[in-house]
Amino acid sequence: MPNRCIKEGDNPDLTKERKTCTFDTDELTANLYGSRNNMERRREITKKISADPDFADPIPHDFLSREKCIEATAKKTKAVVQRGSEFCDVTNYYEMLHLINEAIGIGGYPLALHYGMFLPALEGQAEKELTDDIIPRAKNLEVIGAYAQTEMGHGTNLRELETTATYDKATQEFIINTPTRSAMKWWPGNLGKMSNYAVVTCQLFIDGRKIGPHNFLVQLRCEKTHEPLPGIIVGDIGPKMAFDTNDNGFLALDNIRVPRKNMLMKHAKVSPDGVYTPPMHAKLNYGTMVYVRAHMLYAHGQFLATAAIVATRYSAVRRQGRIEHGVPEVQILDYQTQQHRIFPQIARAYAIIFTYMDIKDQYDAMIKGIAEGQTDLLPDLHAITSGLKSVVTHMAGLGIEQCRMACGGHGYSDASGLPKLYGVQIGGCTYEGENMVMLQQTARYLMKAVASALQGKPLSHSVAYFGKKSSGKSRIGKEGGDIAREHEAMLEALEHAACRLSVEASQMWEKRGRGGETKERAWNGVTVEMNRAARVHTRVFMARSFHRRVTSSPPSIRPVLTDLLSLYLHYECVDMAHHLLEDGFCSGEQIRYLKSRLYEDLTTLRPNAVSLVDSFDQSDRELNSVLGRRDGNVYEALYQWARKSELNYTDVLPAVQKYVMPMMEENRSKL
Ligand SMILES: CCCCCCCCCC/C=C\CCCCCCC/C=C/C(=O)SCCNC(=O)CCNC(=O)[C@H](O)C(C)(C)COP(=O)(O)OP(=O)(O)OC[C@H]1O[C@@H](n2cnc3c(N)ncnc32)[C@H](O)[C@@H]1OP(=O)(O)O
Ligand SMILES: Cc1cc2nc3c(=O)[nH]c(=O)nc-3n(C[C@H](O)[C@H](O)[C@H](O)COP(=O)(O)OP(=O)(O)OC[C@H]3O[C@@H](n4cnc5c(N)ncnc54)[C@H](O)[C@@H]3O)c2cc1C
Repeated sequence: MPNRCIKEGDNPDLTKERKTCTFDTDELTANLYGSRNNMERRREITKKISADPDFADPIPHDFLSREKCIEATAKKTKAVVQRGSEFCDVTNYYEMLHLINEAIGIGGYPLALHYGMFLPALEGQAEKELTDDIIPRAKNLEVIGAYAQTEMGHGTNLRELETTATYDKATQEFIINTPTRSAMKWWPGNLGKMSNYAVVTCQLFIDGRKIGPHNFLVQLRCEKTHEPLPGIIVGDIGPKMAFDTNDNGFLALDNIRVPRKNMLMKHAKVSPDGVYTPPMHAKLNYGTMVYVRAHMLYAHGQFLATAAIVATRYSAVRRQGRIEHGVPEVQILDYQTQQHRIFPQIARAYAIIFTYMDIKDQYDAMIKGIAEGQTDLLPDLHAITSGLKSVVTHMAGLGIEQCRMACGGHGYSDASGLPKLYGVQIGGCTYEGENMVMLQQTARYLMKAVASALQGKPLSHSVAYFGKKSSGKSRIGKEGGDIAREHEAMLEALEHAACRLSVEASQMWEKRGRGGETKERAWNGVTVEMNRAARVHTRVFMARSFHRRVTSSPPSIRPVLTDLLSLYLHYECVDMAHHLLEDGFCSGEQIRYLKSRLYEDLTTLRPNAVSLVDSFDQSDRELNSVLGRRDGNVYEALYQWARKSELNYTDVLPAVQKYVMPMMEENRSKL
């Protein structure tokens, strides 16, 4: 069967791997990206960008200062904006995402938050009077915006944000103010240096009454000079773990007046005479966060895929040690521990991307509903995206780290691309709601589902399985080798565990309440258990999504995807074995059976491992990794990469001349 990546001159070990492929890699790629046409379009974009001098990097960013990196990124961003249509359909979200990955990379660029949050916030929350004016100009990039919500003192607890927007009936304006140091906006991406506008989240005050957080459009800089406007202090918050090319910023506003229409009033409204009308759902103002949490899944699935590609290809190229005496050194991919480290990451990357496809469909349905005045899909989607955001970012972070360590010493070098990738990706555990906090949102929803299930009330999509009757004992290992029934048995076991953990967490909560604690204090006493239930529930959702996509995939790729699903489910069940054992639903013997099946899966997948990662179809530009390059010619490339280090511009460094040589000379003369 063809692996379409084989080319002459490639590392022979990689070619050998590609020749053992049992499926058509292009078919899997097309399935992953929606169609053959989408796959071809991605490749055309890659080809054009790779050949274009505007996007060439003579010196890798690894060797540049932050300012130089920002300059290079701004230059490329301008080229993307001015010449985007030469490369892709600029109205197509996925083509644009791919273009940006190819042309600019993942570390941030001047328009990241403009497109990622500023425009979505305006489109989702602003009223016609405001959108008619600002959206055409924002789309035309006459202005650039950020989403300024988090403050130095508060990010998670939006209810206590300190920035105020006080309505002045006399002038029909809002007065926006930063009352304390901790009220300064702190962290918003592209706020520091690039944006001249921002959607700013403020506590709305009318007639001295605090109404709660609402969003306002505020101009920050002069459109001609880009200087901050009077009363506005804005800047960059300094170096951070990653996102070097994003100017995450600070902002203080000193009694800035904006017209009434600058409040984003599609859902909540303030009339000219100061009458407040609440939105049809209390949290519609938080809609931009739901949007980003849903779409983050795709990016984080791709981040994990990148790491899996690098680790798998490198492990096929790297030979070290022997499994048996008297035979040549083996490819490190032949070690069972290496397979156990990497293959689950491949499976999880597929699982995350497939889950995203389901969520995207649900998100679109919810938006359609809201446009028709219905918000009934929002609570379920908010609950599951909160869980997915947390589980996926954590899972991807752990997975990238495993892949990095699987590359040994070279994984620690920036040449691998993995330290930077980890730095960028792991930010997702924090932004868009810290993971522990967002899991509690899911848990809250589970508690309601437990109550509904006990009362026999209808259950919504993500928790529908709470209504199933449990068989009491797992069928794992008792299905006589019928793979479809085996999969169903594992899914049933995971659902059983998620349901049980939710019920137990609910009982613990209730018990503390009966012991005299307030509901809220009692909640804090059981949040570890609550979050555990939320995590397992979310992992069930992912397993179901993956299963659905595999069972409905085209027959040509179903066998390899079924193998991958087997590995995924066995790995998930072994990883959560304690939950399956705790109430005796599974026996120790069944867990031992799952482990032995998992080890068989590693062997089954071994011949297809490289082809499965090739099917992610990430180009060398996107991978940005000497270790993961498609041709596998790693060692020469590693040396050429290191030669570019600025420490190698001269053979004797000024620092050595100035301090180290005189020191050695002094020591010699002392003898
Ligand atoms: C050059 C060309 C470019 C081309 C274009 C390319 C396109 C690129 C697009 C890319 C797309 C995406 C990627 C974007 C990249 C973005 C990078 C991200 C940068 C980071 C940004 C940020 O971090 S912004 C700040 C985020 N902040 C947070 O997330 C704060 C977290 N806190 C909260 O959300 C809330 O405070 C919290 C939910 C924790 C609690 O809120 P609270 O008001 O206290 O409410 P509760 O009492 O807990 O709950 C009350 C009820 O409300 C329900 N609820 C809460 N939130 C929501 C919600 N969002 N939606 C619906 N319902 C909600 C809750 O469940 C309770 O319900 P109940 O029924 O009463 O139980
Ligand atoms: C790379 C990056 C980009 C960002 N971009 C933006 C942006 O564009 N716009 C923007 O507005 N913001 C942005 N942010 C800010 C980000 O949204 C917040 O940092 C995030 O929401 C977490 O809030 P916090 O910093 O207040 O953390 P905190 O809430 O202070 O969290 C600290 C600790 O307290 C715990 N904790 C807090 N509350 C609870 C609770 N109720 N229960 C249990 N534990 C709790 C947390 O779990 C965590 O362990 C960005 C942040 C980063 C890192």
